[in-house]
Amino acid sequence: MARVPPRPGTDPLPLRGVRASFGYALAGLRLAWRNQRNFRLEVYIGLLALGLAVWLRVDLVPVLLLVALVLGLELGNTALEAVVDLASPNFHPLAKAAKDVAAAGVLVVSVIAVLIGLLLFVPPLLRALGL
Ligand SMILES: Nc1ncnc2c1ncn2[C@@H]1O[C@H](COP(=O)(O)OP(=O)(O)OP(=O)(O)O)[C@@H](O)[C@H]1O
Repeated sequence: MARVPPRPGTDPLPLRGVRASFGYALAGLRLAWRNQRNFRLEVYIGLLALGLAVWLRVDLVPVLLLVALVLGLELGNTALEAVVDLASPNFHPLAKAAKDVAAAGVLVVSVIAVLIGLLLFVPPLLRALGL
């Protein structure tokens, strides 16, 4: 018999529903951390950028926004890959288009994040190194 998926959003006790929703979101984070090398790499790079920002006294707001943008998009990309694999386990040009375009989204945001990172970090880094 098919299992009915949980629907915490419809729980008659709202707090219990919200707690359950957080639990599922954390399960998603654990899954992405375990299975997605790119996600782990982006988390490490984000932590490095935050450490550098604290050291160089760079405004934390744009750094946090960029880290959130890249990680959020990577998680969305991972979710989309799972849905595509579910809907189209065999080769299909539309499955390819969906995955390639989602990956392009992560790439575009990542490249722009690196460029903004250079603008933010290079001047104070040069000053800190006395150059
Ligand atoms: N069902 C499919 N039909 C057609 N092409 C596919 C299909 N699944 C994957 N591909 C092609 O293979 C590429 C890699 O897909 P895959 O699901 O392995 O992502 P990935 O490279 O592992 O991404 P990530 O590293 O983010 O998990 C896709 O971008 C797409 O071009």
